[in-house]
Amino acid sequence: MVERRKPIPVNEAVEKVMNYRLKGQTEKISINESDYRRLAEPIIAKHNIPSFDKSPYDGFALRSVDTAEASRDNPVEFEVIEHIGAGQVPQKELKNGQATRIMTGAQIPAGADCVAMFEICNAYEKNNQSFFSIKRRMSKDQNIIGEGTEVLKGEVLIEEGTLINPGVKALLATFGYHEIEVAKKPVIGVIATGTELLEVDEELQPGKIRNSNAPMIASQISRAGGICRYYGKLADEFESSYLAVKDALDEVDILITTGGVSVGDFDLMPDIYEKLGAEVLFNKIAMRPGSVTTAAVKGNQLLFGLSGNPSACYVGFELFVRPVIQHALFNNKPYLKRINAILADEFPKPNPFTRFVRSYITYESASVKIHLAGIDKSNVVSSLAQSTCFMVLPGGTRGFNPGDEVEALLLEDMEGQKDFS
Ligand SMILES: Nc1nc2c(c(=O)[nH]1)N[C@H]1C(S)=C(S)[C@@H](COP(=O)(O)OP(=O)(O)OC[C@H]3O[C@@H](n4cnc5c(N)ncnc54)[C@H](O)[C@@H]3O)O[C@H]1N2
Ligand code: MOO
Ligand SMILES: [Mg+2]
Repeated sequence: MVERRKPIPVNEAVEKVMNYRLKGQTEKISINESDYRRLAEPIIAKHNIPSFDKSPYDGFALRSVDTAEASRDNPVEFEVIEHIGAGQVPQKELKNGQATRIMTGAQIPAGADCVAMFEICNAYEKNNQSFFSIKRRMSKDQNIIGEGTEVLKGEVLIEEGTLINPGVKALLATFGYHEIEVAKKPVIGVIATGTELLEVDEELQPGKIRNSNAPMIASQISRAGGICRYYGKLADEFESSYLAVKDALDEVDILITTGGVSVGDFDLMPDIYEKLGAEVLFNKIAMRPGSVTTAAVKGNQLLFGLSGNPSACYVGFELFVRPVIQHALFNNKPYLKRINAILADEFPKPNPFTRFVRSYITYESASVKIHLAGIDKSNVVSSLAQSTCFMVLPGGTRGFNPGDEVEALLLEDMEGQKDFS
């Protein structure tokens, strides 16, 4: 009699793996290699921004009080006593009727409390000395970027776990973080099992298929922020498979196998877990596809037995492996983003179990539409290429119709517009 497995709800399965999640490690890297890495330390302002009062314009720094009598009919004259560009430090303090010719980004001289743009000043020379006149009153602090008005020293600007994007990198550079502590990428081993498997560069043979899961998982690992170490494909033969899994465990943080987790005569993973002495956390989940997804723990290592069926394998990775990797990368929001969307297609199948339908999103005026990516079967590979999200249909629901509101879990969103307008 074949083993009867008891399915557990998806959220329970997620909770079980997250209880054994990997503790994140850190490493120091150069800012130049930090794109798409996650911070393992917060960014704290090491000084004020700006760190000195500066001019936002090319113009003249002056004392606003000296413009008190200025009007259209009464231009007020200033003597220009210094000329500074950005990076130069003013040496002279302004006295009554004096001004400094100043460029954008340069430090405001002592005595000045405002900057008049060139456009409102009439500059001229008299006896080889520069002057200008102004017909408007200026106010204190007008056109001055005050020290610390953007950021104050000691402020926590970015939390640890944040993905380093171009803006974060600019902040790191601003504060002189040329080396930064980032989350170390966990190493995830991948083994494909199945006597039927050929590698990508092999000719198709009768009864065989190419191993598409391993390259797919490698790519999912890298999208999730981990490092993939591929150990090749194994024929469904117990002893050699057991040894390959055992050896791989010496070198990785997490081990993923695909295939061989169900109840077939050549599904060897359950016996391999037993011989390894690994504790199986679950081997049946109330979901489609990926119901056979298995997780086990040996010491502090997680082993994921993903389904051999490509769509089931893909879904199993995103729901259970991805959050473990994201947690190890210090992301305090490690789960897929969940949004609501309007179903654009018909989905007539009933859903005895929670279903994760491979789908994609479009944005039409202010509404989010969700479309089926292709054939909704566990064994298909062809719909995965179009998938940018999973439509989540709760267990116990009937079919769904266009216009119904459904939930979606986003996998990626990198598609732009065809036209700029
Ligand atoms: N009697 C039962 N049979 C099955 C059950 C069940 O509950 N009772 N569950 C079905 C479900 S659901 C799934 S999903 C599959 C899971 O099978 P396994 O995870 O054990 O995987 P395999 O049997 O090794 O292979 C399944 C399928 O996938 C193809 N495959 C395997 N590896 C790869 C790869 N690397 N790249 C591409 N395709 C791969 C393999 O050739 C098979 O066609 O079990 C059902 N059966
Ligand atoms: O695990 Mo299977 O993928 O439910 O279809
Ligand atoms: Mg099988």
